[in-house]
Amino acid sequence: MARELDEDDIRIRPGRGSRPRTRERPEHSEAVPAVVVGVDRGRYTCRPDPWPERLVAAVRGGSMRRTSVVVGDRVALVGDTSGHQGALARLVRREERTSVLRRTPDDADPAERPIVANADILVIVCAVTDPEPRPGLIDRCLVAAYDGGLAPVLCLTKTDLAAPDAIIELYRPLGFPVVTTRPDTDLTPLLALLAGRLSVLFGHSGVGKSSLVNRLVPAADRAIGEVNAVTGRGRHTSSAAVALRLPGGGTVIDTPGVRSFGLGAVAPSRVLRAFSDLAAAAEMCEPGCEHLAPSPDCALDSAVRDGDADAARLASLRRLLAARGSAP
Ligand SMILES: Nc1nc2c(ncn2[C@@H]2O[C@H](COP(=O)(O)OP(=O)(O)OP(=O)(O)O)[C@@H](O)[C@H]2O)c(=O)[nH]1
Ligand SMILES: [Zn+2]
Repeated sequence: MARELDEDDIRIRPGRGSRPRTRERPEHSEAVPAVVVGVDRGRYTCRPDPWPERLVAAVRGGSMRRTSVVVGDRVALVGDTSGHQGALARLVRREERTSVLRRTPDDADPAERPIVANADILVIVCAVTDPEPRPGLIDRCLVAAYDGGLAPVLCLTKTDLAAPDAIIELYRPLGFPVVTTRPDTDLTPLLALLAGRLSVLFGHSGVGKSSLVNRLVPAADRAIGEVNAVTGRGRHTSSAAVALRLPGGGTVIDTPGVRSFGLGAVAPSRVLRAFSDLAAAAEMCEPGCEHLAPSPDCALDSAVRDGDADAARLASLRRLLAARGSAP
């Protein structure tokens, strides 16, 4: 005779990957809200929200196995949240993200890897010389920032060695903040932009990022979490992301192992978002124009000819569109 199913049956035969609600609900109501400040091979270093000085190690609970969790994620912890040596909490929920900085391994690969969640600002650190600035890389960072919902800030370093004017001129039309630094500059304007916000620092080796970080963050208040970023497929990169607290409030996340942002998953229309100076001209193109090659039909070429758009900016847009062209 068929028996009626009740909640107990559901409890002993949960659906794949889901825990029975009846057991989960009390856990969740006692869960401690926290922010992930480090990730290392499936271990998450978390900073509980009301007690910012305590760090709690956690692993993902069963229901979270397929959920990506990265530095900056807001999560809920249950179990041993004491933060004592050897204590391990369970991560049972990830809150919705307000932004995601992501990259793909290369431009032809559409597999996205989130790097940092919930950051407000991407600080693109670029030297005016030694090494020579690469606008193509700046543009690539801008695409990743706009695509992920982060506001960009361009920080030009080593302005004691060369004038920053040409680069400032190139990016002024886009309207985001550009700050300049040299060894003796007052960092107040940059600190004001970062105060109370979660920022990600990106810069190529040698641009002076470590020097900048050391000036922004007094040594005593340095590492909150030092971690190895684990890629979505379980392969390791050697990158150690470090969350650093700013003395005036706010957090900066350093991304030393991130050399560039592969844009394989970014659609061409989303690439264009990082080129707001060309957007008006692009509107004049025929529908379906890919803006890829110089052509009488692409309004961007006529805009450059008429002096309404910058040739270097158009070249950069075309390089990025072509680079991710092989991706779907
Ligand atoms: N003249 C000048 N030199 C600087 C400035 N900032 C950094 N440097 C020098 O540039 C070199 C590289 O600086 P780092 O701070 O190590 O650069 P980085 O970007 O952290 O490089 P990696 O550690 O390789 O990732 C060092 O010799 C610094 O002293 C600057 O504003 N002006
Ligand atoms: Zn066009």
